[in-house]
Amino acid sequence: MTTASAAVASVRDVSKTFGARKALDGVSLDVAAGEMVALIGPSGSGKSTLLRSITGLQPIDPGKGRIDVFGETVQQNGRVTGAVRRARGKLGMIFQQFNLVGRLSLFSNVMLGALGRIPGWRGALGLWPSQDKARAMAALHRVGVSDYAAQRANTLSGGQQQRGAIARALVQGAQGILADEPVASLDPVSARKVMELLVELNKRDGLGVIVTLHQVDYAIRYCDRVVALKSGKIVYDGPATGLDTRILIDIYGPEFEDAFWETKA
Ligand SMILES: Nc1ncnc2c1ncn2[C@@H]1O[C@H](COP(=O)(O)OP(=O)(O)OP(=O)(O)O)[C@@H](O)[C@H]1O
Repeated sequence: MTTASAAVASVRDVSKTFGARKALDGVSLDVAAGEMVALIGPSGSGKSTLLRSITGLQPIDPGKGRIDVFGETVQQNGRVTGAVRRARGKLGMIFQQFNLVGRLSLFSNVMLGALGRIPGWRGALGLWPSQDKARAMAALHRVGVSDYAAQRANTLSGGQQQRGAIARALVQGAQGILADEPVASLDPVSARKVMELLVELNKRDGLGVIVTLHQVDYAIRYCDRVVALKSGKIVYDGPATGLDTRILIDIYGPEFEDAFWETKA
């Protein structure tokens, strides 16, 4: 049963093996409603695999591992359950690229967020209810890209596309956001804007946010809690302020300063 205050995600003893490689190795993690959590770790540490497992895009290893999203069990014993669609309806997903349907306008992309509520034939014909259209324009306005509503998504800048994806999550009425390296291909100004929007959705709208980041300084600046993965295991889970040099060396090795995008504080 789902409750309004159900955790965004509850991950219990989850492993995921690709061939001989354990991408996730006994991971347990709880993200409460309204939390903003950065997922960090070196390349190949399992961050994307964990997010993909939470969304049910990829089955976890059979066994005792289990994942619940907003109170729905989405993965159990290596199987993605039928409840995953309901859970996904509450999750806005933002990826580094391939966020929007390139040949559709920004507006149509944002309207896709409302598809769960609109009968398929109406959506397919572009017969959107006027209140949904107004909601989409308000969301585009809120994230600062309403001027580009009619423009094809594949002609927008990366930052504009990411903001469009955030607007789509707003129209969807998402209760949580999973963002996989949402700023990795953006310039610092656009990246800051996207992170500020995620913080605003978290603080003002109460959405739970799990965001994978390559840049440790961004994790520290924008997220209260940081979870670090290394070789598929959680090696740090605590306040961003607790990430001292010793822990950073443990996560990234002696070259840890390379994981800071701007300058180390
Ligand atoms: N579909 C797949 N098939 C085989 N191996 C995979 C697959 N997906 C991920 N892996 C492996 O699992 C490990 C974890 O990958 P993952 O993409 O989760 O890491 P990551 O922390 O997100 O890395 P990055 O920061 O570089 O995106 C890596 O060793 C990767 O090669």
